[in-house]
Amino acid sequence: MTKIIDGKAFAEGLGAKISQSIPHFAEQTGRRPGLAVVLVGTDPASEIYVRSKGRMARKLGMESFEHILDEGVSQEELLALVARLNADDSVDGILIQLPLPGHLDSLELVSAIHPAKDVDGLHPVSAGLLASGLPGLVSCTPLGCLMLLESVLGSLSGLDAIVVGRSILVGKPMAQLLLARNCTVTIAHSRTANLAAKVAQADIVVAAVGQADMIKGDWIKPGATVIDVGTSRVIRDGQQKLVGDVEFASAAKTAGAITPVPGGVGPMTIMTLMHNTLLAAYRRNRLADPAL
Ligand SMILES: NC(=O)C1=CN([C@@H]2O[C@H](COP(=O)(O)OP(=O)(O)OC[C@H]3O[C@@H](n4cnc5c(N)ncnc54)[C@H](OP(=O)(O)O)[C@@H]3O)[C@@H](O)[C@H]2O)C=CC1
Ligand SMILES: Nc1nc(=O)c2c([nH]1)NC[C@@H]1CN(c3ccc(C(=O)N[C@@H](CCC(=O)O)C(=O)O)cc3)C=[N+]21
Repeated sequence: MTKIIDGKAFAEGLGAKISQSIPHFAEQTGRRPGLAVVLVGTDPASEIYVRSKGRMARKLGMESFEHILDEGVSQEELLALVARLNADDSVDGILIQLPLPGHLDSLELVSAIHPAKDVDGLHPVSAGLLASGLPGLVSCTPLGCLMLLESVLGSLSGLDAIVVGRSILVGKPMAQLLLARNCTVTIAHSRTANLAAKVAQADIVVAAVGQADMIKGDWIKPGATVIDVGTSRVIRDGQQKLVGDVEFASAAKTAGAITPVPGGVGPMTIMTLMHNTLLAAYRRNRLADPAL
């Protein structure tokens, strides 16, 4: 029987532990952990994500600071905002919602965030700490995928993993996390030859491409664990639907366990952001990491 991995339930469990760790922080510091989210423009999907992040932060007992800026905001204005948030002691985590409009330089902006507040794990220092095996903040989506994988498989040591996609946000940090857990990792991308044959070798498949149903069910090795990060909006039978990168119905017949879209990785991304904000808050105040 294939296990459908319930990311929503797992995220709720993690959320309960996070909210239990807030009173201790508040006693020690006299305030709540604070998350600042920066959104530029009015992309509807980004607005929904930003709102759900703010709502979740407040629900768990954190403070949420939302900075919604006009589409035409300049790089200099944004850099000045990041500098203010870096200096603001009530802000423990800063997230700049991506993608940004074309006239803005995302890498420069993300690199301006103080690494101690980089709850998205996108700063080059965070990426370097992860690659070096040093403690730092880990990109939310890969961290959530790792938690789901370990909840299903226990130890990942010695398993063959393939990560499809090599973005700084998802694919690369995912591959680093799996490598650190002693997987043998293949990283596939748009120039990869014979993707089907490579996927068929893998005990763990993480798909982070953003193309609906591009990974076919009959590529999956029997019993493999499949984590579907991709989210694409498609019209099916006249209705808008959110679907993943993996052909779910057929993959679910062969896989040992698989995440659905929605209800898999998405809810974990929001909760690992809360997890990272809590960790950043504790660490910035030199408190020992909370038990999560
Ligand atoms: N559920 C969640 O919480 C989250 C979901 N997402 C979703 O995950 C998906 C990926 O996000 P992100 O990493 O930011 O996207 P990017 O567009 O930055 O990266 C996509 C990656 O897929 C690769 N790719 C493109 N086409 C193919 C192909 N035909 N075969 C193999 N690889 C291919 C690209 O390769 P190349 O490098 O060669 O161009 C690239 O590395 C999106 O759908 C996004 O919405 C993202 C974050 C969180
Ligand atoms: N700096 C930055 N960090 C990000 O982490 C980041 C980003 N920019 N830009 C965009 C992507 C996308 N992303 C998602 C978050 C939650 C869901 C999510 O909760 N999805 C629900 C469904 C929600 C729906 O129905 O639309 C689910 O899968 O169950 C999806 C996608 C974070 N991203």
